[in-house]
Amino acid sequence: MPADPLVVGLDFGTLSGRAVVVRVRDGAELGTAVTEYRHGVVDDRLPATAEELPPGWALQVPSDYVDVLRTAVPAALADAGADPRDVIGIGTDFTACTMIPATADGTPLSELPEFAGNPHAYVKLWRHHAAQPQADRINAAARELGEPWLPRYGGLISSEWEFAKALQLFEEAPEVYRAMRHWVEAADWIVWQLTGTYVRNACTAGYKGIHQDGRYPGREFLRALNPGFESFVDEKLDHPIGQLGSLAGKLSTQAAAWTGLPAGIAVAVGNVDAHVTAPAAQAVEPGQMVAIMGTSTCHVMNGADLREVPGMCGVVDGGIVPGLWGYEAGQSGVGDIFGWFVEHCVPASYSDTARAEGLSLHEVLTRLAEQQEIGEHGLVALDWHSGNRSVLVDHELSGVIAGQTLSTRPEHVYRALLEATAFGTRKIIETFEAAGVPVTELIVAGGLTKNQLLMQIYADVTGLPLSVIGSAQGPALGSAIHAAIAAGAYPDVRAAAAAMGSVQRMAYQPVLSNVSAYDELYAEYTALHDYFGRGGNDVLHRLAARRRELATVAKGQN
Ligand SMILES: Nc1ncnc2c1ncn2[C@@H]1O[C@H](COP(=O)(O)OP(=O)(O)O)[C@@H](O)[C@H]1O
Ligand SMILES: O=C(CO)[C@@H](O)[C@@H](O)COP(=O)(O)O
Repeated sequence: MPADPLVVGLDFGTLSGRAVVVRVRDGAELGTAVTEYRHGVVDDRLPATAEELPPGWALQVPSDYVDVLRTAVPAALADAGADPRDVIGIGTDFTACTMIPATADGTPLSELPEFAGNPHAYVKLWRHHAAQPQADRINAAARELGEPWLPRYGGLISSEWEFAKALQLFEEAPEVYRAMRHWVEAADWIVWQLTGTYVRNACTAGYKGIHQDGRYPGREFLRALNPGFESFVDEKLDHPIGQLGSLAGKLSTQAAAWTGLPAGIAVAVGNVDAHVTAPAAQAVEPGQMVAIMGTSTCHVMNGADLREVPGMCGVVDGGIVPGLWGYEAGQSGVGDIFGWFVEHCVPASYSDTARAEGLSLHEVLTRLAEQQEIGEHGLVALDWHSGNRSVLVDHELSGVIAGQTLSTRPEHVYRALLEATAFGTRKIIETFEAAGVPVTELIVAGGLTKNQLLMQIYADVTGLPLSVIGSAQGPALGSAIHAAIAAGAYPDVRAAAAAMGSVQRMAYQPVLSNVSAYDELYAEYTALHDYFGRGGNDVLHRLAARRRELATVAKGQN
């Protein structure tokens, strides 16, 4: 063991992968590097053929992930000025339910020449939402057959998950499905690349793979979805599961060559960007809810007891920390919604200001939004531009902005969108509390913590003091913490989190007058939420159906 050992944490996000070199004894982050994925999110045209993708599709290219191993890890080591021989372990986290169809040896089918032109052979990114019809059928069949696992997922599973995406693959591209031996979480695929061993992680297997009490949904249920799908679990999914923080294997010689790290060091079982962040924020006790706010938001929290929360993403034994029930909820679009607005809805004059002042458009709009009184813009928005992950679990819903007039300006809408996402988080917290899972502390992590106005809005809307994670790279630090545990430097997650995690407690306090102003706007949000989302009017579903229909017709004409 080196005198002052180091670990490497690797965080694979939606757009890029980040490596961080961390000191084991105190969690100090010594060096970091980021590699943008060359192909980013493929949601427009397939790079190999330029084929247009239908609405709701979101793919990725697996070689982009390996590029992160080759470039970000050596760059982070160089940035840290670290001697690779001091590194004792590597841990990884990924977006969840980013799914790779692979052969028996882990080769992604998109890398086989015969499938390079088939969109279904590519990685289906977490926010690929085109399997909603399959998710609807899974939910209907589960209700009808009284499947015992359904309440563990708040009564509805999402189109983002393993079964819905796999059923879409089976039904729309049977030739790809037949050629696939393993339906692999990218979280586990990357560990497979590092070690040469395939281990499923307890987190995604539980939350996204419907693995509960040691079982997956049975053959009878799968047959009810589609007779040919009966053997999906046995033939494509089932595989040994590793607990979080356990050793998945040792770094292979090939991966050592890619990364510049010593072969044979510990590689931790894969993990998810959201869940892995809880120990980095020292939030591993029941009641401490962590909101990881980036392109999307995930809410994760441990609980001592098992409860059924309507519309939650899931509750999994050992899903965040071995030995506790891990609860998850989420919002599919948060930073993505602000990003969409900035990119597509702001006149050039704002970009000119941003350029002249060396600011981002987000910063310019935030500064203007900050000058508004609460409610002055006269707007209420619904944060559903990427569908609703909790508590309605419906990706056919879409964004709504009510109250626009000829005086409405981009900064008004921008603020309304910030607020809408805060209202969405409040709805999730209230739903947890009503189901007997009290939220005692809200801790925020992720890229959006840099927006101070947004943070204050969250404190004012939820009425809770906000703690903020100490690290700007929470998931990567969380992965490093798991690497240290897998390497044997700490006995468990609690001990490692206490030594290596960090949090700034009560960084934002709710302002009483703001809280009551937001109570009123939140009541309007709830009215719109229930009207458009709970059957008051199905207009959003009808519009989604029309969008899909016309896209299919257009595709047929090409
Ligand atoms: N100052 C800002 N205020 C609000 N949103 C921002 C700001 N800067 C970037 N964003 C949004 O934050 C998201 C990126 O968040 P980040 O945490 O870096 O990504 P990821 O979720 O992929 O890890 C993008 O969707 C972008 O539109
Ligand atoms: O789905 C989950 C967690 O369950 C996330 O991986 C997914 O929302 C992606 O998160 P990011 O927006 O990349 O932080």
